[in-house]
Amino acid sequence: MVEAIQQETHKLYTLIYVFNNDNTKVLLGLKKRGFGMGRWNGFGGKVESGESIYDGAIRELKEESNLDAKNLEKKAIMYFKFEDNPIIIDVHLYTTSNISGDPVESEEMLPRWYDVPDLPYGFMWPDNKIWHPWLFEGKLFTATFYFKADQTTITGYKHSFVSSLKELEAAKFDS
Ligand SMILES: COc1nc(N)nc2c1ncn2[C@H]1C[C@H](O)[C@@H](COP(=O)(O)OP(=O)(O)OP(=O)(O)O)O1
Repeated sequence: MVEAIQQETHKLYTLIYVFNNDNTKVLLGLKKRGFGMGRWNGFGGKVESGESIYDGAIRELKEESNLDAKNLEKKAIMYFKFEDNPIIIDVHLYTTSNISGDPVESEEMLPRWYDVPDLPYGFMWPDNKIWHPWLFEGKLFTATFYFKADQTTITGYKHSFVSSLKELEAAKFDS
């Protein structure tokens, strides 16, 4: 019952960070329309009904960049809450270096490789700057970010590091 109520207020999303083989570069996409337009981010979107989160991540990467990916590694579950919206955005974050093909611009995203020390933080969601160091240090984590309605101001956040995927999955439905 509690889970049913929580499910109604959570919307599932994926996010993939594609790295080159020595992890010195990351592929970002400039969002061309809709939610997050004008911001650089990893690739991802809503998980469709009947689809696993993992498969949704692979599908979104293909749709947005034309890349085929394998061996995604789950790194985090992040929750985003906006003060004017009861729906919590759950983002399941994956990484991979196992891709085939070359990134191609889509209707939704303009892809570009960035050197990891040189990311365009002025044109990203403000949370990225907070959790990137955790990701780049190889940590597994959960985090909740609280946003004002302006979609730019973070009023607070909490996070915890976990030591296994099992612990990460157990963190589902944080609120
Ligand atoms: C609010 O803070 C966020 N920060 C970060 N770093 N990333 C976020 C945030 N909120 C959502 N995201 C990610 C999750 C997804 O990867 C995208 C949003 O996906 P989108 O709305 O484009 O979903 P689609 O299914 O692709 O949308 P269409 O229906 O337009 O195809 O951003």
